Amino acid sequence: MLQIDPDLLDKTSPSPYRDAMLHGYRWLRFTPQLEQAFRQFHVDTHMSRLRWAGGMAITLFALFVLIDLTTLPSTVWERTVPIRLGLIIPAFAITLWLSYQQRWRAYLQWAVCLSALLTGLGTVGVIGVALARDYPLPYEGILLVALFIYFIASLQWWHALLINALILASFLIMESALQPDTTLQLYHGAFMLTANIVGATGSYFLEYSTRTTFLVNALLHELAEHDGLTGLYNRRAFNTHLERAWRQAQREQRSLVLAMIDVDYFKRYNDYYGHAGGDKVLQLVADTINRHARRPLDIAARYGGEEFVLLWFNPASQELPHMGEQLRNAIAVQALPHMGSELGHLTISLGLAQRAPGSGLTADDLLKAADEALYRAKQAGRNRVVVDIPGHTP
Ligand SMILES: Nc1nc2c(ncn2[C@@H]2O[C@H](COP(=O)(O)OP(=O)(O)OP(=O)(O)O)[C@@H](O)[C@H]2O)c(=O)[nH]1
Repeated sequence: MLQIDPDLLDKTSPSPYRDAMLHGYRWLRFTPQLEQAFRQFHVDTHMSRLRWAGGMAITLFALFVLIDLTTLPSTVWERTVPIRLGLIIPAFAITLWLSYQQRWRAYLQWAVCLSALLTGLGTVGVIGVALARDYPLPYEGILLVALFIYFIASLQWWHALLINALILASFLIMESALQPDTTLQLYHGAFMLTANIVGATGSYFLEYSTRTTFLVNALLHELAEHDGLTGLYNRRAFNTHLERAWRQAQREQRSLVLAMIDVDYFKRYNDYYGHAGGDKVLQLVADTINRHARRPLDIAARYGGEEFVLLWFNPASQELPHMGEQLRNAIAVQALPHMGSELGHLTISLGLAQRAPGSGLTADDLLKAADEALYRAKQAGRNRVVVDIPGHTP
């Protein structure tokens, strides 16, 4: 099992990924929502292995066709070649083709399952057909198929286990019907079972590691995007989101509103109440700001020390003039003592700008406009909102 740095769990905020890490997943199952995301991750990370598996299976079975044709009597190859050529090779060819079709991606795992099952049953059929004609083929082929399914076919563990159980059952039935030598029957059955135990154990641990990698990736991603103190998005994540939202607003001909927010006299707050007290206030301000990012495309972030940003995607025009004021008020009404401020309690200043993409404007222009509005709010005495909305007079 992979050892996870406990710091990673301490530093990340609650999320389904963190919960899964804490609760464990020894049955190789997450919650349905996470399981779906994991399936996608599994397909994506194993895509090249899956294509190699498909190519390898087609090449090997084509080779077996040649071996059948050159070494087996016609009464046998007349039956084995159609199984290999008409069933197994086409199944893998279709799976390989599907792996290049984006729109069929959701069905890829099922296609691999079906190919694996057909390969196993087909191989049992080949051995049975030859046995029925008194021409015993080496049974080791079916062992290889079992290991191929566990390790190379890129199937999830439960799927590989189920398919191999079906193949094992069909092999045992075929042997009991066609294998005259009971000692060999026992010997083959024992080896098949052993191969399955080895394969299932090995692939269990492999999938366990893949699941751990999936969770660690998500947690690291969260750490890289969030500010450690407040839990809000950090500046880099915000800039990425802003660019994306700007493009979306351009496509949909919508506007964006950006509020640049700064805690008033925060240096004095730190001096008076200590750095730890300052940290607590930043968390409180962050929570309040975050509550004002209500829609899916809205985002609140910590932009720098005591500076925050809040982006609203296309707010209704009648709400717009009051949005900044509501936020300013939400902090002011909490009346947190701030002895370093002339008002005696904690306040924030806001610069609020609205822009619609077009006529050469960029997301940077929106940021600059909000920043200038904030500067004016500070100059005008703090604890106020200055808006820069085209066509709006304060
Ligand atoms: N406690 C704490 N303080 C921080 C953090 N990041 C930045 N600061 C402090 O925030 C203060 C910002 O001070 P200034 O930029 O002078 O702003 P201000 O005192 O709020 O003045 P105005 O913005 O003009 O009202 C500095 O003293 C920084 O040390 C942090 O994470 N925690």
